[in-house]
Amino acid sequence: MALVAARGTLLRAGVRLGTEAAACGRNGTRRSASHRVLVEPDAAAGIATIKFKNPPVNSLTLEFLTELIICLEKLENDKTFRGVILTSNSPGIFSAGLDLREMCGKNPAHYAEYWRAVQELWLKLYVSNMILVAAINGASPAGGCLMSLSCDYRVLADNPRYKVGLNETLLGIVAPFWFRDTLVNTIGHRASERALQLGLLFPPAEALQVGMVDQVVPEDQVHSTALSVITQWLAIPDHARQLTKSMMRKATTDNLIKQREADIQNFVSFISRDSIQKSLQMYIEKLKQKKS
Ligand SMILES: CCCCC/C=C\CCC/C=C/CC(=O)SCCNC(=O)CCNC(=O)[C@H](O)C(C)(C)COP(=O)(O)OP(=O)(O)OC[C@H]1O[C@@H](n2cnc3c(N)ncnc32)[C@H](O)[C@@H]1OP(=O)(O)O
Repeated sequence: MALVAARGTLLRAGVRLGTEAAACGRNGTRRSASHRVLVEPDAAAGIATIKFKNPPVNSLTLEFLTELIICLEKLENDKTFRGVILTSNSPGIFSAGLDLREMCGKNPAHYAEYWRAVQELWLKLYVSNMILVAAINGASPAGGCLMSLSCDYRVLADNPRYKVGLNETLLGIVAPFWFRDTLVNTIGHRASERALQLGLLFPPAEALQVGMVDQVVPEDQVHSTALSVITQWLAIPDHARQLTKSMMRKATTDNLIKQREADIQNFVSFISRDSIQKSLQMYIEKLKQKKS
């Protein structure tokens, strides 16, 4: 059902499904028919690397979300691949999170479609049967951080500019309960309470200390470290690891699934408020002014 909706979005966006499918091919060569998601398959190793390519900052536009969802679904259904590395094709920015323009000045139907896609990406990532490792090679606020928190392991490049965290409150918005749950499951209740209220963005050493990431390594070793982690995890029998992952995470996703429509309605009414629209517009303006 969600995939059908996602495909509808892609078709409206003019993306041909035949070529999209080729983007996740497994013959070892890079296929780039998908515009915003590059997949580098290594069928022999059973690993694929997904590279985000949605310039300028890999923000999660509806089209990018949809391509990612379809790509993950194809990899999930292809038993060749047991592990996936998520990284950015543009070192410096992993992902700027949700696309602010998707949440500003649009109509309720658009907000609802957008939020369903955000939910879908999280659901696909959080309980994927595959081993997911985030190779965080750039800044990763809010929704970008959520993507990495939804992986099984996080490797962050050691660069003070590469901050990670759920900074929603700084924008005058509120991280929904399933963002919170994902953070609490990773760093615990007290640290989450502080991080969420203050909208903290952690530089690498602090991110490691609080448990937002599992390893901090020199920038040129992020991908190789992610590969060696995934290789270690691949040594565990899939069925045992998958059942264990499900045991740890399914209650969290079930909680969203059972109130998915209400969560969409909440988002639509929250984001449509004049005060929230004003906050977002001011934030976008601030980002622009930072440049000049
Ligand atoms: C009680 C009921 C609760 C229910 C509520 C439900 C839901 C509400 C919560 C919704 C959740 C939202 C989660 C999110 O992800 S919100 C997005 C948060 N993201 C950010 O704060 C990141 C903002 N961006 C940055 O900090 C920086 O851009 C950067 C990523 C660190 C990169 O810096 P730099 O390399 O210097 O690039 P620029 O800043 O110059 O940006 C270039 C370009 O990109 C535009 N841009 C940046 N981020 C975004 C974005 N997230 N969306 C869209 N566009 C973005 C930026 O404006 C520049 O554009 P121009 O070139 O046109 O000026």
